[in-house]
Amino acid sequence: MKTIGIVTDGMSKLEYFLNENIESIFMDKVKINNYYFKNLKSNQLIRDDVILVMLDDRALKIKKYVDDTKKIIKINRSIKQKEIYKLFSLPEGIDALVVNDNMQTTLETISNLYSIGINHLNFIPYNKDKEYKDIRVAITPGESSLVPDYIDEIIDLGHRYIDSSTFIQIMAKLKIDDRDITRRLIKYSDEVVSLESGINSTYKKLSIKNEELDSIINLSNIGMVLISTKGEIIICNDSLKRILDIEYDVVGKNIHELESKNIVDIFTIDEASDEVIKFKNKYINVNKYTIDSFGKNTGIYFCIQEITYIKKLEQNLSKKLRDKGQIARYNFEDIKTNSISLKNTKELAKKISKSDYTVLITGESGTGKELMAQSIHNESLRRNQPFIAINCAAMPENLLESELFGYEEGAFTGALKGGKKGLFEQAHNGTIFLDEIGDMPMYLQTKLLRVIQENQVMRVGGESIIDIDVRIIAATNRNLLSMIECEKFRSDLYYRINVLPISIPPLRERKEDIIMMLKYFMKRKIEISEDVKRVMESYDWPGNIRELKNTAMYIDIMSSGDRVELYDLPHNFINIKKDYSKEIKILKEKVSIEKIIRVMEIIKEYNLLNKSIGRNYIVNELHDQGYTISEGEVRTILSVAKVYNKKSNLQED
Ligand SMILES: Nc1ncnc2c1ncn2[C@@H]1O[C@H](COP(=O)(O)OP(=O)(O)OP(=O)(O)O)[C@@H](O)[C@H]1O
Repeated sequence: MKTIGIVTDGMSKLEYFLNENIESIFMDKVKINNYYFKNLKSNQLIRDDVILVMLDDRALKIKKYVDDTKKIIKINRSIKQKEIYKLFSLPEGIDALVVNDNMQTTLETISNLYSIGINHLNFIPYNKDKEYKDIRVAITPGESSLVPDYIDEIIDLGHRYIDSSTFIQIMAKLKIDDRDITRRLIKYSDEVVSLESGINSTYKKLSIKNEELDSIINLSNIGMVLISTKGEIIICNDSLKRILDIEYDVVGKNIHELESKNIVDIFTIDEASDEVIKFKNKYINVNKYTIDSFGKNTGIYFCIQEITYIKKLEQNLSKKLRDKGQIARYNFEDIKTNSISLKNTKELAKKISKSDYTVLITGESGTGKELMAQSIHNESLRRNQPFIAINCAAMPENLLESELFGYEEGAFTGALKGGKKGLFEQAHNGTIFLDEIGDMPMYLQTKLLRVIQENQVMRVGGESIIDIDVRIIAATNRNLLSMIECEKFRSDLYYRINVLPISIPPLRERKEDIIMMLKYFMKRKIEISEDVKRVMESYDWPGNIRELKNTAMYIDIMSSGDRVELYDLPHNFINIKKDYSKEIKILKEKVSIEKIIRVMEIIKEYNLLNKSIGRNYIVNELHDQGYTISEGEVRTILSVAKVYNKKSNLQED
């Protein structure tokens, strides 16, 4: 244990007072030894860690009795705050006799009073050989018995307490860094007027900051330990102790003194950058950093996390992002295909992923455009950043604008307090997927073009410009070129987004995928009859993979045998016995939609009346309505319509 030696002239009340004063701060953390000048032997050496004396001349006198003069500290004393107030009751400018046991301590007391700011009185040092008849008041620090009788009023300030600056010096010399001692000293410095208020307040501020830092470090779930170059543990937080199952105090210990060899192994590891280490029955992630101060290595810092904790964080984060639709779940491996053309598209997309250019994915609805966009994001360098998807067709125009670009507080009625970040801001450093871009209104297209050109957004109702770094992937099932012709899509935006085009073929153009994917999506792995295969391959698949996925789900529920038969299929497949794709194509190309609708309306009317009609009748009926239609056109329409309406009363004449 560290020791403090107190050297006084002889046994006195003062000696007890100092002992108590020191013990009130250090408690049982130090041992106090008392010495008296008059008893010191000529060859005696005081070896305490700190040696305290009361006066400057005693500091000189003690030199020859100590093994190291650097240990000597002269005690500075000050007055308790509450005693000082007594002095303020004295009128300004009056003479006050200051009485202490000798001239040196008397002058010291006067100097103390001045340095703590008592300067409204005229202090007269007491000399016992003189008489002070005109003086009415005496001030004394606990020596009232020495005040001459003729003085009317005595203000006894009580014994002077050790100044907190002296305690700071003692702590520094003893190399004591103890939270409890610091706390007691801070409280003490509030009671005893400080002579060195500058040092004290800095010390106080630093100590409070230390406390705050300590609390913050201990609140962290990450295990932290700071070790000096000599291997001494300087800081160790509660999480580190919990993670490494340490149940004793390690601060101040050398790492080689630690009880567990496993822990010593971790702290003596050469290098660790996200190193996963098995510790007892758990896995921990270890990172080691060297601390440099002014270019000099001053220690090492370990940051240790439990893998289960990291996993939990990851799960929480991805759940949050998923809830908000901000995560890309799919990769290129999720894009199943046997088709050469889609395989080539996949390869192209993989190459494109690595760049930061804008991508335009075209393809019919349900062909996998979003799947492709997510895969590109997950293959890119932005994979750990947000992936924000928005369907431009699914939102009213003004909402789409504020969703994309955000808004400032008060931008419109109902705007949130503090405004709102737009999706471009949310996607910062990541990717934004603008689905159905063909449905974006023209004025937003203009705004989007500016964002792409300048990499900056301005919130609705805002004036400041926000820099963003976002990769754009756009998708559409529309023919943007013909939209440009009809002035429904800006050509400059088209060329900006069509930097890297990807086109996904519809399912009917990759028949080799149909049965493979049907099996892939079906949960019940059962045989598929040849009839079903034929029907599926001749079907048009307007909803592409999404429709195929739904069909697989339907079959899963409906089929009960060990083979999928025609009657297990949804009703839209059942009537197809023949490949009508040729007719549908002709129908689309040759007959105007208006004529088809007219023909269908006539058929519907006659169906309701339960009457049969022939081609000729339809030609004439339409003629009466002002349309010119040939019998051939009517035949095309009827042959297709029959497929979808088995029960119709159409005559095939
Ligand atoms: N090649 C594929 N392999 C596996 N699943 C696919 C494939 N293509 C699409 N899918 C699945 O089909 C569904 C529709 O895909 P997706 O939403 O990506 O299509 P889309 O073209 O973006 O549709 P829309 O135009 O309607 O927005 C999704 O469930 C997707 O996972």
